[in-house]
This record gives sequence, structure tokens and C-alpha cells, in this order.
Amino acid sequence: MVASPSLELPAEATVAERHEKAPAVGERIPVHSAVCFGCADLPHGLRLESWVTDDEAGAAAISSRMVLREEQQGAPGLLHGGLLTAAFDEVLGSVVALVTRPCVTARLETDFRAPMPIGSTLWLRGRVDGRLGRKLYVSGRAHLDAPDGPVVGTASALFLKVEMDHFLRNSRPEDLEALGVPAERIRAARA
Ligand SMILES: CCCCCCCCCCCCCCCC(=O)SCCNC(=O)CCNC(=O)[C@H](O)C(C)(C)COP(=O)(O)OP(=O)(O)OC[C@H]1O[C@@H](n2cnc3c(N)ncnc32)[C@H](O)[C@@H]1OP(=O)(O)O
Repeated sequence: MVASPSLELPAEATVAERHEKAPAVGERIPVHSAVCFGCADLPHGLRLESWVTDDEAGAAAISSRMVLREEQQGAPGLLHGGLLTAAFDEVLGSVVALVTRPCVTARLETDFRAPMPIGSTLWLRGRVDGRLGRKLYVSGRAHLDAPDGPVVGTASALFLKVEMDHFLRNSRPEDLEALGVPAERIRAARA
């Protein structure tokens, strides 16, 4: 198998600041899609809530909150590990969206540092560590039960900026049409 390139921040990467039209520090980040497993208010979703936070170096950063529910268990009484990775995907995807859009996850690594009991609350942080062309290097941390509680997980990821064509070519046409995308535009992207 071919190894994926490193997630290490390249020396030439630059600070990735928030876009001028992105929400300001302290503002809630709006749900990006009514059907999103990560942020929408869905019975089966993670229901993450996120806010823009300040960063010493001026980089885009957010803080998020997720309550761990009965139906999210892996081992008895503990959060399923894949759901922490899904939560990081949402948090890190939301923080890159403050810089540029649309982006997709190319690679995401999670370190599980301590078990996460059902009924507790995860406080997650995400930060864009740097940008090099289409590549956005991001990292995150999950704390248990308080914004500065014990660290139960960490993550590093690479997101890539894509064109709208990525969705026009790959999403189901009916979902795009439901968002108001004209059928001709979808057909043209796929021709
Ligand atoms: C009008 C329509 C309305 C639609 C409304 C849309 C609304 C917008 C909602 C957004 C919602 C967000 C949601 C949350 C985030 C997800 O959940 S995203 C879902 C999960 N991710 C995916 O599905 C992505 C699937 N993968 C892909 O599509 C393609 O592999 C990618 C990621 C776009 C990359 O393909 P590519 O653009 O052809 O890039 P490629 O030339 O292969 O690589 C470019 C560079 O990145 C590096 N790279 C690529 N992959 C990797 C990797 N895995 N590891 C390390 N490096 C990599 C390459 O080595 C290369 O480096 P250089 O040679 O330039 O140094």
C-alpha cells in the first residue's frame, strides 16, 4: 500500500486567518446543512454546537460542545471511538470553513487518550495551524466535562480546498436539486 503524505505542517505554510465574512470571535457557527450528521439538530446526529474563538497567532479557531448520549456507546457506557473521529471531522471542517470554502477532509488522524463516559460532555477545540495553497493543516483537542478538563483525544488533519464541481459531480442529483441547484447545471458538470 502507498503511504499517505505526512500531516506535518510544512515550513512554508502561512497563518490561516478567518475570512472577512466569517463569523466573529464569540459568535455561534451556523449549522452548515440541515442534514449534516455533525452539526444539524437531528435525532441520530452528533448535534455539535460551535463558537468562534480567539487565537494568539491570529489563526482561525473554534470551540465546540457535544453531549454523549446512550445511543452512542461502543463499549458499555463509553463513547464509540469512531464517533470521536466523526466529531473531530465536523469541528475541523467547521474551522477550515472560517478560512475558505468548500473544503473536504483528505486525511484525519485521531489519538484516543482516555475513555469517554456516556452522559459526559466533550469540549472540543479546532485550529487551522497553517495553509499552503489548497492545503489546510488543522489540529484539535477534546476535553472531558469542561473546556479545560482532561484531554481525552487529539487529532490532526489535512483538508483540501475543492471547487463546487466536486459536489455537482459527486452528490446525488436529487439532493442538489433540493438545495435549488438547477438540473442543467448538474448535467453540465457531469457531461
Ligand atoms: C452548488 C453545489 C452545492 C453543494 C453544497 C456544498 C456545501 C459544502 C459543504 C461542506 C461539507 C463539509 C463536510 C465536512 C467534511 C467532510 O466530511 S468531507 C467528506 C470526506 N472527504 C471526502 O469525501 C473527500 C474524498 N476525496 C477526494 O475527493 C479527493 O481525494 C480529494 C481530497 C479532493 C483530493 O483529490 P484532488 O483534488 O485530486 O487532490 P490531489 O491532486 O490528489 O492532491 C492534492 C495534494 O493533496 C495531497 N493529498 C491528497 N490526499 C491526501 C491524503 N489523504 N493525505 C495527505 N495528503 C493528501 C496530495 O499529495 C497533493 O499534494 P501535492 O502533490 O500538491 O503536494
